[in-house]
Amino acid sequence: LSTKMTKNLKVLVSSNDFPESGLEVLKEHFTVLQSRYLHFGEEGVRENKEELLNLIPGCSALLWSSHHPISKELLDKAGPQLKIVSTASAGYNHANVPELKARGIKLSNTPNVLSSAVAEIAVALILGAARRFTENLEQVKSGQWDIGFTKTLGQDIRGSTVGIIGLGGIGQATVKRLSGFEVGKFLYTGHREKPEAKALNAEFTSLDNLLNQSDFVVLAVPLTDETNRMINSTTLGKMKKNAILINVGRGDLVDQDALYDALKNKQIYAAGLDVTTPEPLPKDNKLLTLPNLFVLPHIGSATVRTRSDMAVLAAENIVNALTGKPLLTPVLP
Ligand SMILES: O=C(O)C(=O)CO
Repeated sequence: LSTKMTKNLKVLVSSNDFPESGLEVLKEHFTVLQSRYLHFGEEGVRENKEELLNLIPGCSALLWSSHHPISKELLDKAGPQLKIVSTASAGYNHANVPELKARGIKLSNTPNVLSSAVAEIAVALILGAARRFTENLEQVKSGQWDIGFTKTLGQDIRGSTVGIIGLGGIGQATVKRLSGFEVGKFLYTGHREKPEAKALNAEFTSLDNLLNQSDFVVLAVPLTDETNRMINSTTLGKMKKNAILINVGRGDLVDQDALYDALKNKQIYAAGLDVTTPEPLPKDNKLLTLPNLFVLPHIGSATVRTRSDMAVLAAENIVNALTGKPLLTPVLP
């Protein structure tokens, strides 16, 4: 299809803060509408579902730039010309796959381009949890530094066993980044052995073995029915007393009540989370009372370059879908 023929196709971008690089790709081919569904202004984040519902009728593509669920109501409003939903994220648990599938709407995501940035945050969480940043930052804020020789001591990465649950793009990038830290052994688990593991010196094992042996357990799997709350009182009970749990996947991979108990009772040493349920985590959530929990507000992919790369890839998937080419990163091709 020539640009002339595609210009009358409408593409809806779900927020008003989408990177210019992605918008440019879309504007070259299509008429771009931007919802302020997630409206970022001086007053902070505002949701405006009405605006999204008002703008979607007649659109051929929807570019989704948040982790909010895509409702059946929105798809109903769109009309039968909606060909593709392109989510600017690697995870697509929010995208209502069964509904899209039933309606024959394509779905794409943005894997790979964010693996490095998310892996950097996995390393940051490992350091933050192992070296007790929550307590230590509190000391800086209060001016009451604990200067004892053996007081607020942390855990070493050097010589440790690091277990990666899900050796996909993010898991592999995490291992690569940690390889300068003199890790003793890398373990990983998942559905099957990964050919990439050999070069990374990572050993395939069962989930139980990984939990039994690892000093650091890193969650880097997508959220599915199978992985929902895979970290719970039973699996936490299999972890070492000095173990540190890291989550860069989705909050629902972890039963947070069970995690609270395990951290409170010092059944495990610490945890570092970039993802929680819900998000934002309310500031009075009991998890935030724990000194041995280090939390970040879902910033895994939040760098200038990575968000731009995600925006361009999400836009290019739409261009392909609406010009009869295969999706670059299909979930539903
Ligand atoms: O891409 C994702 O799925 C993330 O959570 C990071 O933004």
